[in-house]
Amino acid sequence: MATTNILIYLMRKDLRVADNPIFHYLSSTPDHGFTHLLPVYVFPYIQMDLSGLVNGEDLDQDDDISTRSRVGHFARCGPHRAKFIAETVWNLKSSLEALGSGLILRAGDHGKVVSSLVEGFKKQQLQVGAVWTTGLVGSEEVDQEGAVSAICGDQDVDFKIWPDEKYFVDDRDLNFGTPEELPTIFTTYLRSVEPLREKPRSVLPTPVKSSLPVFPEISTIAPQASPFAIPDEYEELEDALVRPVEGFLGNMPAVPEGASSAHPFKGGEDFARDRLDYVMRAEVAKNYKDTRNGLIGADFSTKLSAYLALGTLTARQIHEALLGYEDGSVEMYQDAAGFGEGENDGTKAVRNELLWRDYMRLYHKKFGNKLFQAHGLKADLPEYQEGGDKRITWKTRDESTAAPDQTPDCAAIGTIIERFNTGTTGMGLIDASQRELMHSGYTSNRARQNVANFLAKHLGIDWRYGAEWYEMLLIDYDVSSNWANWQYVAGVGNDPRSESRLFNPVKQAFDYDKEGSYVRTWVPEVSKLQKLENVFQACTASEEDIKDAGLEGNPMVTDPVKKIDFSVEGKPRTNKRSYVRRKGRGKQAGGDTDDKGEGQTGGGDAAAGQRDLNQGWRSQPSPTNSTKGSGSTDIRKLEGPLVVASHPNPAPPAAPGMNNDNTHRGQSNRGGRGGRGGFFRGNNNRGYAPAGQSNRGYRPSTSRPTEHHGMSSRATQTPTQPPVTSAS
Ligand SMILES: Cc1cc2nc3c(=O)[nH]c(=O)nc-3n(C[C@H](O)[C@H](O)[C@H](O)COP(=O)(O)OP(=O)(O)OC[C@H]3O[C@@H](n4cnc5c(N)ncnc54)[C@H](O)[C@@H]3O)c2cc1C
Repeated sequence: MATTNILIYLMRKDLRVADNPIFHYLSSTPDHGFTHLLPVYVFPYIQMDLSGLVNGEDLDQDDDISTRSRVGHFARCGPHRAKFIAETVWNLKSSLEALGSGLILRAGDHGKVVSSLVEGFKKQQLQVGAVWTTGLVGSEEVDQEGAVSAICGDQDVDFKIWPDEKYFVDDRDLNFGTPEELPTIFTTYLRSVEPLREKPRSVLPTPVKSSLPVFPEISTIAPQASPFAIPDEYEELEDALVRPVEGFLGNMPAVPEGASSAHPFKGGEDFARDRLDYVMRAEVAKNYKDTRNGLIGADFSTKLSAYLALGTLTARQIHEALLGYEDGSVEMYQDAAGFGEGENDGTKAVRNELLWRDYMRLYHKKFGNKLFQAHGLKADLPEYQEGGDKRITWKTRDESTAAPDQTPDCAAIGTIIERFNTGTTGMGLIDASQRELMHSGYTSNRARQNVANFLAKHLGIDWRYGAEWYEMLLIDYDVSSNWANWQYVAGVGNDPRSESRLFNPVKQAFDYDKEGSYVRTWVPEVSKLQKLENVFQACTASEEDIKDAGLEGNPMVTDPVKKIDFSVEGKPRTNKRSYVRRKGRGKQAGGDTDDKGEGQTGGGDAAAGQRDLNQGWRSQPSPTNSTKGSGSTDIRKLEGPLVVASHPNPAPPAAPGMNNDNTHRGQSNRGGRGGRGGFFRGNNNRGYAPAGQSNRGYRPSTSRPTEHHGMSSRATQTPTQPPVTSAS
């Protein structure tokens, strides 16, 4: 077997067969030299709760099975995304099997998994020639690369990081060489890469059957190491990943009657392709500019974000579909209005948003772990330092970091955070969005902006509680997009209007939920209220209306987390702005500069892979100790007043001694990530190389030119710098 030369392909956020540089290279290059290909996906303990995969008897004190987020101590990956990931890898597995290859699933730590595979082959005199992976930006992902690199160095195996090609503009085509040169303002960056329609590279051909190196004999592949066991059946896998995190909310209310998910899609490359084709055929892309601020239904926006996040779809595949529609070259789209008539406002706007996604990643590359700091990009500016006139003293529930004079105190802030998370603040738009997120794993961009703005700007609470909550719950969670957007909206990112950008969630509700359907759907308690201003802010209803709606004693009415002055003249009409600002109150947060339409579509979606929200995130109804039809659970048993002032921007003064900045995500004891150790984990930093160091295993491969002009994603070679932002 001396001629054996196995390539291990560690798949992470590139979970697709099509438009995949590694698969394309292997299937189209006869002399690559590998006899076997072993694609591997590792469920990472640092980002997922893996306790469902553990055989309890095998558990050791040192085993890495899960971590919690650092500020809020939430699970890192909640049930919605856990299920979506399970669906995605299962779909990938069957696609690879159909090509004559395969995929093995492993759990735990990337370095340990690679080590066990390489050693396993070695014991059988089978040689692993190389380990390849696609480079990622996040510090945890870079740490994974460092760990694998070190293992490869020890084992004398070549390690190569390929550029991540799922973005709209390829790194090799940027007109600047290092992340530091990225313009801090998005529009400056946009101008530098326009016209967008001409920018993306072509999609790479999909490998055909039997074109990839042979999958190794199963008996030669080292089994999953203790304490984990990977189920053979999909249902068991899903259960093992979802079960540990489905109880994340002890008092999760029932899904409101009549509510349906705006994101009813299954994970996986096949479903991504179905959705993309549907987006073109059903004119979702064509209408996008007018509908993108919608709140209800699957079709006000593309719903491609979760596929992009896991790399089951690439931005250039979306671009190719847009071109096929615009140029009239893809027959399947021929019934869509505008077919063959070139770029239109809708398709142009989709490209613009895809560039935002690129930008967030580049921003992350530029600013590194500043992305996770409370003061973000501002941290180094003198005016934001302690004693500086712009210093923001974020409110927190953490006694150890709270300002000594914080009002309300930590316990009360803890309650407010809980009410914010679970959607019982009394602010209709915010509550609706948070409940939608909780139940479905998705909420619209418009709602996200309001939610983030409410927590940071209206409540003055450390925005990272919100970012971590999103990290847990979003199906489409993406480290760069999430943290950079939160930072942007919280005013500590690169928003040029960061200080003045204050949304009024009541006005925004009038603008974007014109009939109140969105709030009434997700917050059924207020659905009986007649006046829109009361639906959007229940505490403004008259005593009689409160009584009629059965809301007496409900803290959303008696104890709203925030009251916002807002008066309405007459009943708002669908197409007319009928609200007025109160005199003398100044400008109360209008929309953002990026409001691009107020339309709202809804309706069903014929694309494959939909799921019934009312089934919950599992295949069977999930057991919840819910309070039927109501969000009014015991979080309402509140003590003491919770109203947090009514001035628009708390911007509290600097607090001496407060330092709640930190540089790392997640609580982990690995590789300098800071924070406390995760569950069941001791100090087991067993010789894995921190990113950027001891890259012994890394050898630039000669097998394919990596063309690292532009911004390379070879993060192991470029220690991460402080990070970025934005929201469109
Ligand atoms: C506080 C906050 C947190 C967010 N967290 C995430 C996140 O974790 N993951 C994520 O993918 N997006 C995030 N976004 C961006 C945006 O809300 C979602 O990408 C979008 O709502 C996804 O729905 P869609 O696919 O239908 O988007 P569409 O409106 O159809 O847009 C098309 C694509 O463009 C990209 N895009 C659109 N807006 C943005 C944006 N502001 N920033 C970056 N990319 C964008 C997405 O990839 C999206 O799929 C966040 C926004 C905010 C304000």
